[in-house]
Amino acid sequence: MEQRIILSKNLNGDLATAISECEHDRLFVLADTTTAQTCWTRIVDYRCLKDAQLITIGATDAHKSLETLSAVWKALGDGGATRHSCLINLGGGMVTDLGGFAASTFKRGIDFINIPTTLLAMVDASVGGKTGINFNGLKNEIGAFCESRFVILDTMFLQTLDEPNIRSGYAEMLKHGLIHDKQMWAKLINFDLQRPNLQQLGHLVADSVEVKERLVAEDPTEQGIRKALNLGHTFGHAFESWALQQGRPILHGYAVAYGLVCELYLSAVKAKFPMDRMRQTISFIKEHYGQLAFGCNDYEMLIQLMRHDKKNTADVINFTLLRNIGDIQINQTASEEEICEALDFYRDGL
Ligand SMILES: NC(=O)c1ccc[n+]([C@@H]2O[C@H](COP(=O)([O-])OP(=O)(O)OC[C@H]3O[C@@H](n4cnc5c(N)ncnc54)[C@H](O)[C@@H]3O)[C@@H](O)[C@H]2O)c1
Ligand SMILES: O=C(O)C(=O)C[C@@H](O)[C@H](O)[C@H](O)COP(=O)(O)O
Ligand SMILES: [Zn+2]
Repeated sequence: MEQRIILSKNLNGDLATAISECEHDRLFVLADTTTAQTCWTRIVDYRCLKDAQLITIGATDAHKSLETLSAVWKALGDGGATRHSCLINLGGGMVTDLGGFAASTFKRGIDFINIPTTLLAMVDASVGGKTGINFNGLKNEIGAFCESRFVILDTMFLQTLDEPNIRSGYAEMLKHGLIHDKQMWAKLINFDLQRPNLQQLGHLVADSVEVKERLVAEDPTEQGIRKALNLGHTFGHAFESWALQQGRPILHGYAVAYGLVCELYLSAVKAKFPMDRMRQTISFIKEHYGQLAFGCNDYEMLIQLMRHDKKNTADVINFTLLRNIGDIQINQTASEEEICEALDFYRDGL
């Protein structure tokens, strides 16, 4: 069934409609310890939620794990969930990814609704049906494509989101701008991310969701053009997993921003992406995301992590590159030498 995305101005009404369209016997809400405090409290009094049972899990990506997944399955079972129950995921991408996977596997699949509460989840994670958990030190290693019945997006939740998480989500928006067109990219590069105006940000969110929605509709299971949404992620996921291994976790969007630097470099070298646009994008990233510290001794491990990228076939590392803004080149490869060159470029700066 097709996923419906609602840019809501009336969360209470839109949620009531969504819940009534997902016929159910019991209703559950999944939140993490932070969204249980900051987001659930805003909606707990809605009439449509009066019988909902709250399931709370730990916050941050450290909890996007098999242990948490198993705790959610158990809580659903203990709470009397049946094949006809419905789960509402209230949180960031960690909650929508894990909750979506829990719902898609519990009794072979129950309906779920996403209410994204971070910028990243609004523009990216809650849309398009990639669900899953981290496993064996690798990002989203276990998962399934399964779309929520509804995504109900209300930017009022951003009022309590901290600055690093605003920046983290913004990196995925920048990715959407790069794969879409010059106008969108220019708007994003010129936005004042230091002092974000939430109303202006709301308009950019709407544009961003549209980019994701269009690509997912064209290629729901990532056989081809959906790989565009993975720009920055071959390096990005390797950085994210590596940082976690080092005991210094970084936010997903920061890892994507660092990955964009390396993949724009490869785009410039291998696909003639214009140097001036590469420099402008990289200065924006350096200004707002700082620099990840690693040395050449870490290259081998980073390349090993890239060997697990889900876009790969056999031993070939797969990249999405750009010939220009909006001119997407999927299924590109790079030699180990070229990957090391991109890592050198990242460390040496512009
Ligand atoms: N499925 C996809 O297509 C997709 C796309 C992009 C990212 N992801 C995944 O999403 C995850 C990252 O998501 P995220 O950045 O939303 O992180 P997150 O879900 O971990 O949330 C970040 C932090 O913000 C807190 N938070 C959430 N909403 C809040 C609010 N309104 N006010 C205050 N605090 C709030 C959370 O409790 C958490 O501590 C990663 O696991 C990434 O792999 C998935
Ligand atoms: O929706 C997609 O497709 C994406 O690739 C969006 C990414 O931002 C997201 O991080 C996704 O979870 C990465 O997927 P993976 O298949 O590389 O794990
Ligand atoms: Zn991502």
